[in-house]
Formats: sequence, C-alpha cells, structure tokens
Amino acid sequence: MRAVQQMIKPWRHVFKLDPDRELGDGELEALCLSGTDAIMVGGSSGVTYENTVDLMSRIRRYALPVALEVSDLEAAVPGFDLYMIPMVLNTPDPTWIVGHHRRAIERYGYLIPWDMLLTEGYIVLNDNSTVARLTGADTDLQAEEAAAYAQVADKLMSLPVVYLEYSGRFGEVETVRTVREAVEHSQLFYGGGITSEAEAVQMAALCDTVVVGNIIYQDLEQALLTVQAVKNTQQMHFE
Ligand SMILES: CC(C)=CCC/C(C)=C/CC/C(C)=C/CC/C(C)=C/CC/C(C)=C/CC/C(C)=C/CC/C(C)=C/COP(=O)(O)OP(=O)(O)O
Ligand SMILES: O=P(O)(O)OC[C@@H](O)CO
Ligand SMILES: [Mg+2]
Repeated sequence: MRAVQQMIKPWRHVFKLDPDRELGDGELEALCLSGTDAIMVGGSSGVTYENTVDLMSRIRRYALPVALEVSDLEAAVPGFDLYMIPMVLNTPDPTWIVGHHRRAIERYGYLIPWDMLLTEGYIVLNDNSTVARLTGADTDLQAEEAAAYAQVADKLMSLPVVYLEYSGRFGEVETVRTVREAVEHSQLFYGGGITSEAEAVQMAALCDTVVVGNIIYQDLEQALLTVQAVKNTQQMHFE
C-alpha cells in the first residue's frame, strides 16, 4: 500500500476547513486539539492561494496531518502532508472528471509530488450544494445507482477513496448503507450535514471516515462533540 494510503487509513474523523471562511485562533486551536485525526483544507468556491497559505500556516502550529483537497489550480500550495484530488463521478461534464486534472498536469509537470497525491472518487448527492451546481452533478440517484458509481471507483478504477458527498445536508442512511455494502477496497468517506453526535454516530457506523465541515462555523461546540462520537463508534461489518 502507498504511504499516503497508509497515512489516511486510520482516519475515522476529519474536520474540513474552508479557506474562504473566518476562523479565530482560539477556535482553530480547539479543533486541532480536539482529537480529530486530520484536517482537510478545501472548499468549492472562493479558495485562493493567499487564503490557503494563510490557513495552512496557522494549522501547521499543531501536530496533526493536514491535507489540501485541490479544487482550484490557483490554490496549489506546497507544504501540505498530502494532496487529495477529487474526480466527480456522477457528472456528465468531463471537465470535473479529468479535464482540470489534465490541465494541472500540463501546467505543473515535474513539480507535482506524485507520491503525495491521493485520488478521491466523489459521488455528489445534494442537488442544493455549491459543488453540485459547479460540477452539474446528476444528484438524482437511487441507492443502487450510487452504489454502482462507487463500484466504478473501487473495482474498475481502484481509487483509494470513495467520497459520498452530501455537503450541506445530512444524507440518506439507506443510500450510504447500500454504498457501504458495495465498496470493498476503497476507503469510504462520508461528508455532509453532520450537526450532532447522533448524526455523526449513524455515519460512523457505516463509513470508514466521517468528515465534518459547515457546523464548525455555526456551532463549534457541537462540531467538537462529533470527534469522540465518531471515535467511540464501531463500524458495522457487512459480508
Ligand atoms: C505544485 C504543487 C504544490 C502541487 C500540489 C498538487 C497539485 C496541484 C497537483 C496537480 C495534479 C492534479 C491532478 C490536480 C487537480 C486539479 C483540479 C482543480 C481538479 C478538479 C477537482 C474538482 C473535481 C473540483 C470540483 C469541486 C470539488 C469536488 C471540491 C471538493 C471540495 C468540496 C466539495 C468542498 C465543499 O465545498 P463547500 O464550500 O464546503 O460547499 P458548501 O458551500 O456546500 O458548504
Ligand atoms: O460541510 P458539511 O455539510 O459538514 O460537509 C462536509 C464535507 O463533506 C464538505 O465537503
Ligand atoms: Mg462547506
């Protein structure tokens, strides 16, 4: 297994911080010392080189892994522990599957630290989200259709990560369960709409890694409570 895959394998809980949103030093310290396994830096709009460098250097004061989820080439900042590269599987627009990626490779060439890159097969499921609008994702999927996309990522493309993305809304548990049953090798990330311990526990039982984002900016105390909720939850096993 590649070193980057080994790095993310133990991640159960991750906070995703958006460079385009304000976060005080005290709040950042609470997040970084919360016991979460890692910080992902990313957003689907307003991410610039400047706000990404600024956030990375502030997180760097703490001893936990920090990943950049690359969503805009202008914000390809060196100095992260790893780079997570989304490919949106359920869009008809190849720009978001391979187009930006081809351009990135043409632009950065030998500067790309390949051994620090990890590809994520994104399945975008909230129609009312920035990422769905941006990528034109076909979010109107039955559970079995989402599971088929997950198997494209897992079994045909051998992607290290399948990312069920409900950004901004709590997902359908039955869909997540159906996807869980279909994914064998990829690490299954869940993100979207977690605002409480109970919601965190539900998704932690089904997924390898739970990502918590927006609630950080709305109710920090609730966000912090999700860390132990996830870590104390055992994953269900499916045959
Ligand atoms: C030189 C150097 C340091 C290199 C570093 C790495 C690098 C740049 C390597 C180049 C290789 C490469 C292949 C890069 C890919 C470039 C790229 C721009 C790909 C497109 C990625 C993509 C599909 C983006 C679409 C949007 C997306 C899926 C974003 C992921 C994050 C996300 C969904 C955040 C949620 O957004 P949020 O703002 O929270 O949304 P809400 O408003 O709903 O809350
Ligand atoms: O912001 P929320 O809704 O928690 O979603 C987390 C993450 O999946 C966003 O990319
Ligand atoms: Mg967000």
